Amino acid sequence: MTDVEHQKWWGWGVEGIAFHHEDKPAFAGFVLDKVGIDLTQPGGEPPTFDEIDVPASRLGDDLGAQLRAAVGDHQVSTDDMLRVVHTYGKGMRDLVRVRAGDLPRVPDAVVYPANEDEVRAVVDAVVAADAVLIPFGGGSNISGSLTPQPHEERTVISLDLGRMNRVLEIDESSGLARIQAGGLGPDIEEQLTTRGWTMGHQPDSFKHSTLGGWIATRSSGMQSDKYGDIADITRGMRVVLPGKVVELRPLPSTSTGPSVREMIIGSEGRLGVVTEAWVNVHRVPENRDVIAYLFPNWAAGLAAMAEISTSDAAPTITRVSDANETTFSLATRKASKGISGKVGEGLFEVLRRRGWDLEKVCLSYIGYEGGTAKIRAEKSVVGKIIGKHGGIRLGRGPGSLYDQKKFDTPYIRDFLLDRGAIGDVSETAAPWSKLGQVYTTTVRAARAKFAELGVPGFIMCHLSHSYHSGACLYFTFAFPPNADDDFLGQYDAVKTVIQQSFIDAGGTLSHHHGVGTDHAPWLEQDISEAGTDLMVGLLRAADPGRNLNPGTLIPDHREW
Ligand SMILES: Cc1cc2nc3c(=O)[nH]c(=O)nc-3n(C[C@H](O)[C@H](O)[C@H](O)COP(=O)(O)OP(=O)(O)OC[C@H]3O[C@@H](n4cnc5c(N)ncnc54)[C@H](O)[C@@H]3O)c2cc1C
Repeated sequence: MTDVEHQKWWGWGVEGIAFHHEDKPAFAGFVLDKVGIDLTQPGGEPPTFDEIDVPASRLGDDLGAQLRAAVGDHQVSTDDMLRVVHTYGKGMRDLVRVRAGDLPRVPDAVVYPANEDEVRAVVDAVVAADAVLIPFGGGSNISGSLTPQPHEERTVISLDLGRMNRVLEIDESSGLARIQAGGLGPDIEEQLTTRGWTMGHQPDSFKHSTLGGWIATRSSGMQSDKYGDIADITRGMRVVLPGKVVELRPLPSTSTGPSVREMIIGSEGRLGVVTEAWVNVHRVPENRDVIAYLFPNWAAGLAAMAEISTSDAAPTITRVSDANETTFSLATRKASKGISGKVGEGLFEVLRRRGWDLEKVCLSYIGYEGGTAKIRAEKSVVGKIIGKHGGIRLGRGPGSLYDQKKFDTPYIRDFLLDRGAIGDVSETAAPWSKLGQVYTTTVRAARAKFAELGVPGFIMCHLSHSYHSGACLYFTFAFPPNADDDFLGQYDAVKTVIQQSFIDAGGTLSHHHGVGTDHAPWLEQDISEAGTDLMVGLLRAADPGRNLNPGTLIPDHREW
């Protein structure tokens, strides 16, 4: 049996780790106030695996024998638990469905190759048998991009890259590393940092997502302001297609027509299996600091982030939360540590006396990396901009709290589901000139939908990932669905108005979660019908038989 570790079949992360509120004194009151859930009442439990009815594997003898010949007997599994783990990602629809045992189509086998030759043998065998192949990295996607189509009649094989997790070489003169696609964030960073290098790519899902998954979904990490999105970081690749391998050498830039590298990035497994990539790596920085600031309101925070993005400072992180997310952050602080003595001991009172409306205060984090002199100079530039927009510096204590909490927050979704509530995210990017409008219309649309459903709902937002011309807005929403109505239907209703408001106000369907099946209905509005024609033409030319992860990336009615 393989030794690849997997996330929980029913939720985020690994068994034994969960979100707890007992050490966060303000959290229960916050949740009761915002979404009407009483945390003094015991929560439910996720189902046990025995309660789930798993459809039997349909793997035939011939294909089974070829797969075993390709990767070895122990690396092909038809185990029920493994097949369920490989059925869904970690989007809200996925979590609700898997907990409900809603498994219309489960992969018939999970295959774990050890190297590119084995990937080639598997891809060739699957396509020759007219079966379906779905690449699997960490299974952390949040857009429905690896679930077999419900009515798929053909055999479905999940190709798990988890054994291919090594840093193969570092070209120190060029700042490039060649890394196997199945490496999880911690695997990769540990191998790089022991040699003094870092990729700097840190999505919130870092612990449970892989290089191949990042590439296939166009991921972005929280330090993208410095290190770039995965599309910037990835310089070369090897991609297995039936009977051939696309080889893209690492180049700083090239004039070879439309970029094949860019075609693969974001292709969600439909243009083949990425087996390894050359990525930019950087020397581990001498110092790293995250400093917290407060703004009197959201508009001031947005204006300051826009100004920082064109200033002489080059921070690694630029992030500002709206007033709701600021309240949430304060509600999730622990009893003893606090967001800093300053806030705990009356800073807000001082601000109130200065005329700040405390309902509108917005918390911001700015990250800095590099030598002492560089960081000092950048802090000075940023400090002046923040001051100009009425903000104040809170300091390093709350900043380091952000660093500690960043990988814990994802567990809250399971905590809420155990209590019958939905908590999920939707994110977009838009030019600076449109961000205010995207924000306002999205919050308004979500609140109108909560009211229509008759549920207490909460929506909060932060700006992160700044670029020259705009930034990402990341919304989190939560509500307890009305017990008389379809649970997922209500989720869809809220998610739909949020996504539509992104497009209507000039944003994209997603800044870094990809298209998948969840966002595909907005693709034509986002890139135009003619743009979708180009994409469909590309997918169709590469995979006429729809053997490579069919159903994701484009709307259903554009499938061939
Ligand atoms: C709590 C939470 C927080 C998140 N935070 C972030 C964030 O900060 N930034 C961000 O960018 N994303 C984030 N995500 C989304 C998710 O982690 C990313 O989409 C990630 O890139 C998926 O990587 P994975 O290895 O888990 O891919 P998977 O989920 O396994 O697969 C995703 C898609 O990529 C394809 N694929 C995987 N590996 C390969 C390969 N080797 N070759 C070809 N295709 C492949 C799959 O077929 C599928 O279509 C978050 C998700 C959750 C649940």
